[in-house]
Amino acid sequence: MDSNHSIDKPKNILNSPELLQCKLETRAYPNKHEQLKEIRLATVEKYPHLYTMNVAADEAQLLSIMLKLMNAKRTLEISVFTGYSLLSTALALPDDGKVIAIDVNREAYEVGLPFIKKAGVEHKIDFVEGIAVQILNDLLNNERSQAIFRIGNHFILFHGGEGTFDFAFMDADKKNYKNYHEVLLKLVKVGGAIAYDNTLWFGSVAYSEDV
Ligand SMILES: C[S@@+](CC[C@H](N)C(=O)[O-])C[C@H]1O[C@@H](n2cnc3c(N)ncnc32)[C@H](O)[C@@H]1O
Repeated sequence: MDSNHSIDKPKNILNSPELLQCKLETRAYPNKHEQLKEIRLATVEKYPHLYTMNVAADEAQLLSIMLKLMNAKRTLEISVFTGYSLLSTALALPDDGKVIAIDVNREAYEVGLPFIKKAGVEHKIDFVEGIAVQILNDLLNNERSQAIFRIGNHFILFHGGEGTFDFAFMDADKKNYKNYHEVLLKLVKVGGAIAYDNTLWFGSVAYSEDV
């Protein structure tokens, strides 16, 4: 990009507690599932410096609408944290739908899990702890297109392979997006969709390189 046309990084005025409360009341709370509200509040309480990692309420709503319009049944959730987007996804799937949810760290998922259980959708979720790119490649490449993962104290056999997922939502390490994309293009069926969080990173893709 021509640096003459780049923009300066704006000052971050968006993190005051009053503004957070206002955002929750006007964007996150109305018309949202009770447990989505609860999971967000629990995240703010447990992770006061990291809670903004949860996707925005309207973003989760958009994902949910997409899943319902597509009649998605098998999806991938790449990175979970406390599980706001995961819960929104699980709520949007049919009762026999499945989301394979991958995160390198289970600790934050445990914070959100009680609300997922209360929402009655835990049975739609298979949480896999590990490095996402490895797990996705296992899902793609394992012999007979199957991969075995340890979940808690038991092992689960997944059907994987090319075109076996309707949808994938990516919100993990951004530097690896290009690598994820190569494998997701194969795992997600033709006519499915892959959604990437933070693609424009608050407009920072337009900042000058020195910023
Ligand atoms: C932005 S948060 C996800 C937020 C989630 N979508 C939500 O709405 O609550 C990013 C997560 O990515 C996970 N993560 C980062 N690198 C990863 C990797 N290589 N493999 C798996 N998970 C990873 C982190 O542990 C963190 O929980």
